[in-house]
Amino acid sequence: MASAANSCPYLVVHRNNDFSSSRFPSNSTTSFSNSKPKGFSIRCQSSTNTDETKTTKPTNLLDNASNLLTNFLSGGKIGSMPTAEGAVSDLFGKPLFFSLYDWFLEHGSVYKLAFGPKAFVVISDPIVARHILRENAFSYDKGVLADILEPIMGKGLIPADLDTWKLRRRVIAPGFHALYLEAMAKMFTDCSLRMTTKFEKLLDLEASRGGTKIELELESEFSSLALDIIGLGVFNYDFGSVTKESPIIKAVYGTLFEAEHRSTFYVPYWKIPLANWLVPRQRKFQTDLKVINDCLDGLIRNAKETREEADVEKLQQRDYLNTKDASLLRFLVDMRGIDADDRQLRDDLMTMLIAGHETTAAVLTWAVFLLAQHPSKMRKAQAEIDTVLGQGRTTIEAIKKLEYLRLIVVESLRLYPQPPLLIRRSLKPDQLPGGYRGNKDGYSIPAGTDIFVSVYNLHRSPYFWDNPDDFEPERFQRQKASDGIEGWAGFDPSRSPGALYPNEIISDFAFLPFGGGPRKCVGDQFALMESTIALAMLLQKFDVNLKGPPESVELVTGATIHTKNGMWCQLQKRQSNYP
Ligand code: HEM
Repeated sequence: MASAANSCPYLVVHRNNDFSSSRFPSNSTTSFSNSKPKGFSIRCQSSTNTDETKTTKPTNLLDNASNLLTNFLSGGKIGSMPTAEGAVSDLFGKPLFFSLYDWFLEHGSVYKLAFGPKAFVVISDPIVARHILRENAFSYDKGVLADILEPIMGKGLIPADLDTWKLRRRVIAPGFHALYLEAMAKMFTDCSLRMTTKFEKLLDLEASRGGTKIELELESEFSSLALDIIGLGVFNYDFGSVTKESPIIKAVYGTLFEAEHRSTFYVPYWKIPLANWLVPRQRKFQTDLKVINDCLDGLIRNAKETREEADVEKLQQRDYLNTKDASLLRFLVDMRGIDADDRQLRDDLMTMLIAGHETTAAVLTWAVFLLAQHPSKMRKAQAEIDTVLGQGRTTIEAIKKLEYLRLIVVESLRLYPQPPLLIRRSLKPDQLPGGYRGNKDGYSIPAGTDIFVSVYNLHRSPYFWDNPDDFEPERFQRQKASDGIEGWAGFDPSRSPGALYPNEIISDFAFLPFGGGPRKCVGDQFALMESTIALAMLLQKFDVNLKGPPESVELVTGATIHTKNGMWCQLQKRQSNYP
């Protein structure tokens, strides 16, 4: 490794461009030999080997047709940017972001990806990401993402038009204030306890049969936990899904499943006239949506009937720990001077239900997946939990002391960002910066350019991270300078004083787990605390192993990165306490 590595161990700039061997080292926990793409076809237009075709699998008829369309329709629209041509077959059978990573190493951190008649610009550089997400944020909207989510989330924050977004963001963001988060920490603990009590009962049953271990599909368990938490935190509704099934829970999963399907399907079948009546999955989706909407409408009606109007400042000082309803809905309805109609409130709630559920479940899944492969790090986390909590409950004060566990959460988010891609569309022509190693004059893009900011690539960039594929929570403890990368400020915790978790400000957009700029996640602190508490409560009581080899946990992606067939684990009661 070049000298930069020695002077910058936190975020290292490699001068050496050959990362092919270090990307998936044999002992890397993130090497998925069975789910990694085995072969694809790339035609590189920008390299000196123009038109060299690296083919490890014969391109099929569809791919050829797609390439032809690309050349005719979109090849030259985005100027002189390096171009990767995706084969249509790249869209099937493997997560797209794996291919985006390979093309990033090949073409650089700003490249154009052409799929048939469609072209996307793929960004894997913090300087360019910062330009799009923060410095020039209002020149972009959510593009295809809004098209997909609008039928589900309406005018909720994620797909909303700019005017609605400005109005609602101003109202919703103050809802995540300090006393709310404190009350939420208590609720996270109660819900996590419900989950761990369930596991203890299963283990007791097993013990009565002479066994010491149970096998559980933990991803589903985390999904239930996250659903219960988001229901209570956002609209004070207890799904109780850790312990039971219900029509509303089924409807929520049906809707999430459809949202996911739409985000990976490349034809907007839901826009086809009469599809709601003619296509069975559309009919089911409409039925699920109605079940959820009826439930949310009931909760909104009830909140409005019991409204106690107050100014924002007063609302932020309520005794949330001792009120029956500390939810965000209560806050939104009670806010003086804001009379959101029921439809808008429902869209807000639905957006947060979807945005805050699967994302958090995924963080917990991948954190356990990584820890199970690093027993010494699991023991280190358990030792910290024993010291800070003993057999006690998690609180905000405890979270402040659980430093290693917090770093495990963010390191899991670095390796498995949720979502792995941020989607934007330019509303007007723009001049993108070249980024590190890019064209020094930058790249001009026309209005209507579709953009993927690949958080996955950024988080695993060999230019900004040392051993980018390795699970090293400790990396965040080492603060370092930018080491001469022009336009990038390096990693400096003093830029975000008091932050409990590393963020995009500290890393100057090299670490973007919650996005950045005005559209940054409103629920970031909620989610981070939730994940830290759930993990603490789990590891306080149990040792966890994967049931099979890590390679058996196949990975797929929609809005989030999750497993193909669940994450089967073995759980047993903790064998030892660590002083
Ligand atoms: C670990 C869990 C979570 C992760 C990784 C996550 C990640 C993100 C990211 C990356 C964005 C930015 C999207 C973009 O720029 O296109 C976002 C936006 C958003 N998130 Fe989260 N999120 C999480 C949990 C939550 C929770 C718990 C809530 C609500 C309680 C929430 C509500 C939202 C909303 C409303 C937006 C849209 C913000 C806006 O456009 O103004 N998220 N989230």
